[in-house]
Amino acid sequence: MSSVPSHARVVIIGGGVIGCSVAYHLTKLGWQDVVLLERKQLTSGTTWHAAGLIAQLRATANMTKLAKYSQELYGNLEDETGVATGFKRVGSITVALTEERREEIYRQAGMARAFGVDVEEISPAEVLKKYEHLNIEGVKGAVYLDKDGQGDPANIALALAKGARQRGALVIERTKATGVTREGRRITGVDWESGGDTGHITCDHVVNCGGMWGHEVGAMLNTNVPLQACEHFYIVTEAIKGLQQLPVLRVPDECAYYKEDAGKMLLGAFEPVSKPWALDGIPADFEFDQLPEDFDHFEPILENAVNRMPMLAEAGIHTFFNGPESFTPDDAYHLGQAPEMDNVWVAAGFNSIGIQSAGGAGMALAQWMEDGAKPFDLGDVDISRMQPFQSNKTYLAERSTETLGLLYADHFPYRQKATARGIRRTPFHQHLLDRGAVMGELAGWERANWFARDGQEREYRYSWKRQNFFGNVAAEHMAVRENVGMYDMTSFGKIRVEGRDAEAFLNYVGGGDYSVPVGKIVYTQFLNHRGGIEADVTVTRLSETAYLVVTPAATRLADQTWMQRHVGDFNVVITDVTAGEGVLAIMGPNARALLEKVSPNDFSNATNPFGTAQEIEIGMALARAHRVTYVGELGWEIYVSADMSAHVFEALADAGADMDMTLCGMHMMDTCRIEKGFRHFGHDITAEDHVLEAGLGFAVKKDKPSFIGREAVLEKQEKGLDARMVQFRLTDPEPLLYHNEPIVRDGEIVGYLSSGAYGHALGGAMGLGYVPCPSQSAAEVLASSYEIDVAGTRVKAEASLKPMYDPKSERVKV
Ligand SMILES: NCCCC(=O)O
Repeated sequence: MSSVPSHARVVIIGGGVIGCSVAYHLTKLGWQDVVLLERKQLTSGTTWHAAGLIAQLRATANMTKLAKYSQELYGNLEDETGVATGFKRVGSITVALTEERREEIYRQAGMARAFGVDVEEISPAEVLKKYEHLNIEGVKGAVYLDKDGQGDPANIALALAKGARQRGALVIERTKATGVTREGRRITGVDWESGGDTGHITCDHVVNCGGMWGHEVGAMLNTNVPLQACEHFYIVTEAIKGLQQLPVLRVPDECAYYKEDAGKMLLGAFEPVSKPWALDGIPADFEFDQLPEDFDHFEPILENAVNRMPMLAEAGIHTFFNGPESFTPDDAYHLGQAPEMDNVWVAAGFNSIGIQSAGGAGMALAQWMEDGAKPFDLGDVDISRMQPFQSNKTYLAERSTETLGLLYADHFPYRQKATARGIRRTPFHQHLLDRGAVMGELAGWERANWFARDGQEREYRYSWKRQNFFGNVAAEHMAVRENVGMYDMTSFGKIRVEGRDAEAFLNYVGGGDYSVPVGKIVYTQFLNHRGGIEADVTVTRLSETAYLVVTPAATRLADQTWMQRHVGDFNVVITDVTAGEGVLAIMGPNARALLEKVSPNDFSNATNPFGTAQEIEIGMALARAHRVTYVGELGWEIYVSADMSAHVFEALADAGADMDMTLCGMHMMDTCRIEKGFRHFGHDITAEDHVLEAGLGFAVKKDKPSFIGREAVLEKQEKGLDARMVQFRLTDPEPLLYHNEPIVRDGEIVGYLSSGAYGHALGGAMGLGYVPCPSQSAAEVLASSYEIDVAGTRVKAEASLKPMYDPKSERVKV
């Protein structure tokens, strides 16, 4: 008879390293009645065949912070649990074979250093000292992390499971979750089957740690968890005479990693085009299984490896391994509260970095479940970034051919995915392509990022230096600053909130004052109980009982879910109407003149002041003109129903031709907004950033009697700010900023840039970032001398708390 109890506070589905880590961390927080169900044996899906590398240098800030935690946790796990984890701090070296890669790893090193990771830039000669077997031909530079390590993946998972058990968790193997019971947005229990027995366990929470089954487990839980298994290859040599302990070595330019283990060498691959596996679902009986070898697929990696590590030529191959791992559409893992349900959580899709991520990810998820709120910014990995269409199997099969290779690809700024494109197109798509648009993708939307000139190649040439579109964006930027530009903002999320209580509901969920006349637009944030920013939106009152909430494209689902979860007894209906309207932004000092050419309406300050919307005629159509700006100029966003969108585009383009109107893209929007110091959600403002420290206190109506986050706002106001968002401009016009570059104040690293871009009107790279300032006045913050660390070189920077471009917003309100 199975030992499954009849009730649990939480049922964790899946006994790989992440399921064990979630159980470990929940019990560490004191959770009782934690039950983990594993269909076969612990680790028998992917964990058992992982390479077991524990690296801290990751592509994003969040993932680096969580990987650092894993490294620290695994260092102590054996002492805590008595299970030998095989964890050794052997260090790691990543070498660059191109100047571009060198810049990438030096920039990553800077970011990691800003989070307290020990990392050293080392020369080829120093690489050779640490790794004598390496052929350093072509090595341009390297980074060394002395605390990185390697471990036995299965034993790390088993140690976590033991730690969880010691604190009372039940870890039950050979027991499969087969179905669920559900009431509205909650799972009430899980059906299970074990060796012919069946039963049901009621629960308060469910966590999907299903690994490569995560997609199917997600569907069972009424949630969207897009991931696809792909084949991952490595070889292990026979024992090599004299081979001693070595750091882990990564040669991403040759798609390879190397791990010495017990005198043998493991060589693994992240090839550019990978092989998706089990497109029709993972076989039910899969357990510690391997896939057939494919030497032809692995051969190019091996060829390079033999040149790079000549001793491999002599070594016999002991094992040719091929095992499946799960990959997500954007190469970041899935973590957090599933948007479709209120008590379903996800930790899955670890893109081959499961062991090194699991410690941190398990800690973060457990804390999130405990608090009911993200413990810190987890935007890169938050499951709510995924769009419903991304579970389409054809999409996943195509995209996953690319994602495995992305782990070691150059992570160039603005890099676009090459596969599974063209899925969400705006009504202006063909018009934009016809006029030279070069598209990028966000949340499935094809968006014009920049416009090529006649005869210019319409593709990205990536670099860490000025890219091929730098001049195009500069021209678009100056057109918006000096004349007028038009760009497509259809990808905005558009959410209607309507009903008898719409006004009261928004006044509770948002920090602004929504008791405004019809036609008023309120720029606002939704705050969490810590005063952190969960959403950054505009709210337009459409009628007495209806509002339009406009959100960034990538966070529509997260923002809608945030509202939905707070509806309570309010009488409102919340509906996604994103696809119903096209949006064209008309921005620049001549924006009014352009609109007056195509519309009989009055766009004067008296009739349509900044922050208001009006219904207009335009061409032969009807539309709504919202007077707002994200580029810091006079301008309107024209919302027009999808059926009339193409017509309105043509009317504006024809009228604009006489005025030299310029079509612009998303890169221009970014370069303009950073000059103006406008915050970008997900970078500059996140759930972790207090609204007052973000400098957005003006958008919070503190005298409202009750809204989410009010107490945290009042408390911060009384106690004072611990950090301030500062705008920087490099005084040397040459270096470029992207984000994550360390901020150096009076010689000390004090933070990092949350975003960066080039200020074409101000003539230098610009960035935004938080600077600690406990008990410092604004003047004291600015009295320091600032530098930004750009790939290891410190560059002098001007600092400002007010926007450097048009500080009084005179250009916006003309
Ligand atoms: N599973 C292999 C991990 C590769 C890496 O850490 O670079």
